Amino acid sequence: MAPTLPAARLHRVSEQPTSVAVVIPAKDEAQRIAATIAAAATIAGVDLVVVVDDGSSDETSTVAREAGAEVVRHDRNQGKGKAMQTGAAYVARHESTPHALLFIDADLEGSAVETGALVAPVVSGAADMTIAVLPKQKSAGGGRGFVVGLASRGIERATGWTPTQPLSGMRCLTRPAYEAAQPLAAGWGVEVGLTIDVLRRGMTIEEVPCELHHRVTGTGLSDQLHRLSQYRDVWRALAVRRVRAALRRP
Ligand SMILES: O=c1ccn([C@@H]2O[C@H](COP(=O)(O)OP(=O)(O)O[C@H]3O[C@H](CO)[C@@H](O)[C@H](O)[C@H]3O)[C@@H](O)[C@H]2O)c(=O)[nH]1
Ligand SMILES: O=C(O)[C@H](O)COP(=O)(O)O
Repeated sequence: MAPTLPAARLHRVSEQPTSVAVVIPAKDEAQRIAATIAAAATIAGVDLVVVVDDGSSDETSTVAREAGAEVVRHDRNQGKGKAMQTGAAYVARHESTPHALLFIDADLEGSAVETGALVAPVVSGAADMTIAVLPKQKSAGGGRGFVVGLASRGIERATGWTPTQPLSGMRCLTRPAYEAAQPLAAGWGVEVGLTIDVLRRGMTIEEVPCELHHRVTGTGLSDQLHRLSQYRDVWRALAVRRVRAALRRP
């Protein structure tokens, strides 16, 4: 006799997405975006690849379209969080059946295919969101751990869970998990916001090692300014969530 599944479990399985939409936020990525799209398109279950050109001043849109992606363009730069939001809204407008959302960065090139490992736990219902854990990168980065530390401690304080790589942007999630984090935190706060919001809803996260390679942030002035923006956005995402938690307390 077939084992009897609890009703809640049956209901959940029937809601699981079977297809996957890849969403790639991209700012000035003309050099790398074509290889990233080509690799992402080969992941099992992927039937839509959306690139959100976040106000690039290079040929990102043209290159992405030629590589076979659907392209949405922000006329002016709005930051990574907004770009992800625009991409997910595009998917919602164009899907006839629910898709899992696979967010990946534009600079992964061929290694983007490895993000396929993020899909199975979400499609099977084992996790509501998966997060890629990256190996040590070929070239050394120039960070001192300030942003990563702020993000890690903030997530831990808010949820009790300590992420391995709190800023990792390669994530696969169900639409309900995505909705749990609405509106997405702005800019570089988006990953921290997603993690806290999904866990606070009682949903589950699984970390998945993926052999990904990307452009690392170095030690120059623009790299340090980039870290400063990351710090500001992560701080804001945490502050908003601290206030929300305080307001919910009786
Ligand atoms: O205004 C922007 C800036 C960047 N991007 C895109 O966002 C992605 C990540 O940007 P990147 O310059 O690679 O940032 P990193 O500092 O290398 O990113 C690390 O840290 C970020 C959080 O701070 C995460 O989003 C990334 O996944 C993680 O690799 C790339 O596809 C960019 O093209 C935008 O869409 N809009
Ligand atoms: O280089 C990095 O990993 C990010 O920009 C974060 O910088 P951090 O090392 O200062 O946390």
